[in-house]
Amino acid sequence: MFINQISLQNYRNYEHIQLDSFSPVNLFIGQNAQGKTNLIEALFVLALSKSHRTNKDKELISFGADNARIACEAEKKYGNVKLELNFSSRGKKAKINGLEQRKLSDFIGTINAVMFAPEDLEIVKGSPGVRRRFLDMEIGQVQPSYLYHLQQYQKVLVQRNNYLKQSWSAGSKDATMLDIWNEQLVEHGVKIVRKRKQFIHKLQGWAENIHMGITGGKEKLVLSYVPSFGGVEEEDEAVLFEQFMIKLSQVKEQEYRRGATLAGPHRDDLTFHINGNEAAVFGSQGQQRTTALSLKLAEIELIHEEIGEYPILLLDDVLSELDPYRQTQLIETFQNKVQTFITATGIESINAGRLKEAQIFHVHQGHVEK
Ligand SMILES: Nc1ncnc2c1ncn2[C@@H]1O[C@H](COP(=O)(O)OP(=O)(O)OP(=O)(O)O)[C@@H](O)[C@H]1O
Repeated sequence: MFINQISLQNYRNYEHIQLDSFSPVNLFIGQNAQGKTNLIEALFVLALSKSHRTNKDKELISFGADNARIACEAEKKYGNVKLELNFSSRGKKAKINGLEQRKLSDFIGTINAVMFAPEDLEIVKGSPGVRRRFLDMEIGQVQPSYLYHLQQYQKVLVQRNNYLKQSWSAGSKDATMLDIWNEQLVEHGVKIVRKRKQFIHKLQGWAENIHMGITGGKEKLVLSYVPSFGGVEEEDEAVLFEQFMIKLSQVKEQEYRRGATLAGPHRDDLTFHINGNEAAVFGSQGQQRTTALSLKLAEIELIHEEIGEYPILLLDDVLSELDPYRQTQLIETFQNKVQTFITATGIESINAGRLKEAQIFHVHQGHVEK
């Protein structure tokens, strides 16, 4: 897919801009805090309806404005598409080719994007919540039905937790009520766990090869799902259903005592091992960074495999962080294949000479010049 045009209105530090005539490789150059990240963040938001930096949509609206609008025109394998997102205090509205979408999940994934930013190191060394967010966002953009189950699961989880808290403070236990919540929690939870296992399995295949290539055959990267119930390999929904139910019955008393749901995909994790050692614990900063890079490059291939088209690639201030060898690996992966948008503080900080057909944009205080 290829982005031809993007326009922003009252988005972050942009009052109104429209940019077009993009190239396969686009460089946004500017000093700190000028709006480079904001620009590529807008492309990410158009793909996933959410920012990679925040869960609070209102932060995307310019200070003092009531609403924000971002739009783009993209060329896809099967034709061109116009996307539009409007943010206001009443929520967000999404349009595809001018038609308002009733469900956001119908909008997400119309264009696909992979973002590689300095914060991605947290996927390797941060808390399990960061890894779950990574899984949810990435699976959601290739399989919108995943988002439906996730949303339903989260609703039930909130209600079930409220019920457990009330029971705890009232000192009462209503087993019938808990059974009703369990049924719904498990129904959606099983779908989430199954899709996560399948996604990790596919990502593993790509990431292992890519990581091996980047490290000159020295490092074997292994991704492992750490579910809160049942075995790692199990994918049969009926078996997972049974396993989740058993786990809930095992932790029931503890849940009443703690007033919270203690098993389910909201407590799952993902680990990374390099040559058998956990990267978060034993990996050097460089190894952790390479792991994050391998993951992102693997995602590009996985999206291509799933939807038959390459996503756009957004590189936020990461080229200068990589050594020349890794920079070259990265550039060779996207060059002539994936439309790429890169931010950097200076052209000299990146291996710009290797970038073919690059269009350079200068960003200064919310204004952009080609
Ligand atoms: N909702 C908002 N309304 C107005 N301005 C905003 C809003 N959110 C962020 N900003 C401003 O955007 C600027 C930061 O932009 P951005 O994160 O794109 O910087 P950058 O050019 O990528 O810088 P760096 O090189 O430091 O990463 C800051 O000046 C910040 O105050």
